[in-house]
Amino acid sequence: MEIAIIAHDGKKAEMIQFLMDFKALIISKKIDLVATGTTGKNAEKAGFKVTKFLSGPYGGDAQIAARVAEGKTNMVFFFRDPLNSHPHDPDIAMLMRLCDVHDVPLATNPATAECLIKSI
Ligand SMILES: O=C(CO)COP(=O)(O)O
Repeated sequence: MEIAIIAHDGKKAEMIQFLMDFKALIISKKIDLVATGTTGKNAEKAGFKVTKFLSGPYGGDAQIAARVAEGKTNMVFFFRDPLNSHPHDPDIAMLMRLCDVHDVPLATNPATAECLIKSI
């Protein structure tokens, strides 16, 4: 099972805390993590093995959107910062749209991600 993790800057600390909270489950269920560049670097620093793509503003969201469309990514945890706008908002909308098109579970906050990861 492949899970994509993506967090805007204001939400990166919450993403790392979430990963730490569920580290045992991530390891025991052999979950493959993929991530946008900077989120992935942060997760690596916290001790996780992650396949990193480009940073979000440089196309990372679009790369993960492609994996969703190709059926490679099974779940997306995207902790968005709702209080800021982003230059790559079109890519973000595309990723979310493709999750809906392909019926891929998408969590945009830690509470929803917790429900999803506990369902694995
Ligand atoms: O911008 C992002 C998601 O839209 C996240 O990208 P980074 O993980 O590279 O910061």
